[in-house]
Amino acid sequence: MTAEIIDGKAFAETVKARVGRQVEALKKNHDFTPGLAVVLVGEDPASQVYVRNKNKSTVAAGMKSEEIRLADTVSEEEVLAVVHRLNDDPTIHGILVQLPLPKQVDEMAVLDAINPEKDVDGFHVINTGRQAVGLPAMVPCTPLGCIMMLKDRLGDLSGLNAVVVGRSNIVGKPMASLLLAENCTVTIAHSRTKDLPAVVRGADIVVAAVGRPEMVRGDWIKPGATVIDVGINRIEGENGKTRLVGDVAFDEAKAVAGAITPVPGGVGPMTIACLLANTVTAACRQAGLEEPQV
Ligand SMILES: NC(=O)C1=CN([C@@H]2O[C@H](COP(=O)(O)OP(=O)(O)OC[C@H]3O[C@@H](n4cnc5c(N)ncnc54)[C@H](OP(=O)(O)O)[C@@H]3O)[C@@H](O)[C@H]2O)C=CC1
Ligand SMILES: Nc1nc(=O)c2c([nH]1)NC[C@@H]1CN(c3ccc(C(=O)N[C@@H](CCC(=O)O)C(=O)O)cc3)C=[N+]21
Repeated sequence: MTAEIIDGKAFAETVKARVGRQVEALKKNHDFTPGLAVVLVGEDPASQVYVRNKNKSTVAAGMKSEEIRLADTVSEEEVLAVVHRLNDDPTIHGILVQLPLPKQVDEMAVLDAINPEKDVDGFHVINTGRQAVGLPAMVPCTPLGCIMMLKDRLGDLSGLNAVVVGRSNIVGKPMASLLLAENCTVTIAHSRTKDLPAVVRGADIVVAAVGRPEMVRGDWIKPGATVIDVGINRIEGENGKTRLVGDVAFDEAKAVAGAITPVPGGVGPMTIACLLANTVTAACRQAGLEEPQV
């Protein structure tokens, strides 16, 4: 058996096209343009690539895009001042502060300062709490993109056994919470989990968000399972060039799984598409407008 490859890149294009049509309708019918601001601290080359991609996609969808770059020596006060300015800017409806932040800046303090209505990352405790109890919330983009791919492939997720490997605040925990909201039976595994291969073998849905290249092996996968690989790891290839791999040993897992997301071209592009979708949602809520159904 060889798994279906879930084409996150193509799926993301359809989501981005829909967002583009929504933005067009908002401009035409309400003379209203959603705006997204991205704050990037430091010179981390990988982060710069994400920020560039986000900026390009935001502009392509017809939205306003603002990019704020700060040196990695910046003080917490300076970052907070930028966040406050963006909170007060009526042309900005979404604020994303790229993580991680340098060590002199308290991440929690910065996330807490973002107006929850503009928190398109869904990392503010207000949004985490609202999502957890089933109230309307801004939902973190990466887990949201994973759920969209899972529902597209599997339909109703009710009763399926889902194992999330990783428990970070930005991926693992919100992923588990969204799967629970879809009525999955959810297990969260992490670095203290005993016999991880056996835990993963019980899963109809495996979400790997560990940050360890190719850690999840093919013989951990239940035949026919759906595998979502969130990992983005740069490793040294044979010819000295770096290449991108996920947290799952793709070729091994592909031989066993029913469906699997590739890296690149899987979860990453969906994250950006969901960020744009969240920005339109946030903008409409702030302006008291219905989201255009196009
Ligand atoms: N495609 C995308 O859009 C995105 C991709 N990513 C990628 O996803 C991956 C995870 O990111 P993030 O959640 O931020 O990472 P973190 O480093 O914050 O969290 C990693 C999690 O994996 C667990 N873990 C580490 N080692 C093991 C192990 N040997 N066995 C079991 N569990 C382990 C940790 O456990 P413990 O808590 O016990 O330490 C932790 O919960 C990274 O590769 C990142 O680059 C992240 C965001 C978006
Ligand atoms: N506040 C905040 N929110 C985030 O959502 C956030 C963050 N900080 N910090 C870093 C991680 C990582 N992340 C990615 C987004 C898109 C791709 C992506 O588009 N990847 C493409 C191309 C990757 C490439 O070729 O470099 C792919 O997988 O095909 C990857 C990783 C968002 N994150």
